[in-house]
Amino acid sequence: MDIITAVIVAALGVLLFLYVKYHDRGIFSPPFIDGVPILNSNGGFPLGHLKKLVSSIDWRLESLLESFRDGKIGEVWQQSMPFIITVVTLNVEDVKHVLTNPDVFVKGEDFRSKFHDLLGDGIFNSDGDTWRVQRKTASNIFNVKNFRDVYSDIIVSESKTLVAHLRKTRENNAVVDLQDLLLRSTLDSFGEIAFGESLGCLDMDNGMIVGGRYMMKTSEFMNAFDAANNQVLLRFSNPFWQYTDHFTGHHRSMQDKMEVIDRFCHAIIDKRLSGEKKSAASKAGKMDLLDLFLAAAKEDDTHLTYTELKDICLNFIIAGRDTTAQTLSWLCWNVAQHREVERKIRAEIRRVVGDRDPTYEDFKNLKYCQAVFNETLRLHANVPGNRKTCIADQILPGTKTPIPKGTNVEFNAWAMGRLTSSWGPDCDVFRPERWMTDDGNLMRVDNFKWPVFNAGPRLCLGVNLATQEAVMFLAQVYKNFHLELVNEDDPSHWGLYDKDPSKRRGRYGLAVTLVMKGGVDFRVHDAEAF
Ligand code: HEM
Repeated sequence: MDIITAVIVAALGVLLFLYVKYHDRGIFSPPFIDGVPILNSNGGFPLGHLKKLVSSIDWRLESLLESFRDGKIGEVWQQSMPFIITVVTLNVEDVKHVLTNPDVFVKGEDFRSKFHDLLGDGIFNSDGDTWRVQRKTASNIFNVKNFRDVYSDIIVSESKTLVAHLRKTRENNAVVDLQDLLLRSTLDSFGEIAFGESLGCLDMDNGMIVGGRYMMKTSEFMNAFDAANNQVLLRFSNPFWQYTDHFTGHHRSMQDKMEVIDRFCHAIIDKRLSGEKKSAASKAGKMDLLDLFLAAAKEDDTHLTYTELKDICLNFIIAGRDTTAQTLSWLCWNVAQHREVERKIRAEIRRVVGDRDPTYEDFKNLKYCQAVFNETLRLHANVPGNRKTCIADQILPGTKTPIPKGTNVEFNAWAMGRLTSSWGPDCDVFRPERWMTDDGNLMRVDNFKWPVFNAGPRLCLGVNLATQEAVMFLAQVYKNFHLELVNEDDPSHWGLYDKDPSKRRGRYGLAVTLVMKGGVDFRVHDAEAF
């Protein structure tokens, strides 16, 4: 240990001691807001609410919901980590106020600094004019014409590759982690849509059988990207990460990962700038994401630096890959436990699509499939907790909660999807029919009551793309296969394992998005056999 490291460790030790002894002093915790319940406040224990938070971290969402249902907290409460108070609300009016005022409830410096290595100043990690300019440019690629003429073909072609892997799995009677296949599939199709380049993660010759399991060769980019993402997450539980990263080796390893990621993005951007590679969109006379950003810069007579282009690439990959792949994994997990839903999906596919490939026009008619997707997101919001920093004194209108400037405000879309007040007494049941109207159409629901795609000016730009991808995937997979869920009794899949399935909690991992813990294993059978 060198002298600098020793000084930092000693300083942190003193700080920890002071925090344990004087945790309630203003320097460690801003004063709690009067009249707002405190989550998991734990009497005299020095670390108070932190104790319970840490002990239930692996099933934190159920723990939160149970506290709400037991009446220990209302629809708004506050919790603290050292130096930070966060007010969490489940109230629809409060959520509307937060999301319709993105210049007051901002991503903020704390979020930005933690994500800066990975996302730079991209759309996901920016506020104000930097965000507005990128949003305006990017929103141009998500138009109906592009969906109809370009994306549908890419999505169908990618889902056919996925089906080919599932067929190989079935022929070998192997078990496959579907989440891994889906993460590769969404990365490849998104690469094609946004940058005119399939990233090759799902190439057929990457598949192999090892000990009865269908596995894919590792991808250097995917590994580096996932590891960098996980490292960013660790920063959220360590207020001193900027210092500790230097002697835990995290700083160096983040640089190594970013080098791999940079190399990968460099290759894509260089090819495009040199004119060597044309995107699928530009071949069809349209523009993809890179084309659009390059054209916008040309129009303004400005020049996009390599770093700006790289930030654009990574922000869109992070936005589009995990969210869609993980939601589809939850979808298949639910469908495997509801045979009647699987039958209805297959009946709709046979009626609308028959034996051919699905098209853009079919998408609108696959209404039950869309309902299954929505119901999955209702119970498994992929971004469960969404936090903003409030930069001016505010009052949340629904719960009349005063919010001093500098406070974090979060809404929990996972818990909001399970409120009896919004979804009725059967809110814990997976029932896609709740999304269908009596005349067979899809029910429209207020975005602020169901903020799984965010809402207001920062509504997810990929809602339609994700829904179309999901429905095409459903059509291709369930037309061909019945997926049998296996290995759910493996304790490593659960945050809290019990022999009695009804007592299990925390099927998700610790991440910003709702990843399925340890993946999700299926054995693949012919649809006819079901
Ligand atoms: C099931 C799939 C998806 C879900 C649940 C989802 C959810 C979300 C959520 C909750 C946000 C707000 C995040 C925040 O405030 O920090 C968001 C933003 C965004 N999403 Fe998605 N998303 C999905 C798929 C996609 C796809 C496929 C794309 C395509 C690129 C995409 C592009 C974006 C972009 C660009 C933003 C930033 C919008 C802005 O800040 O103006 N998303 N998404």
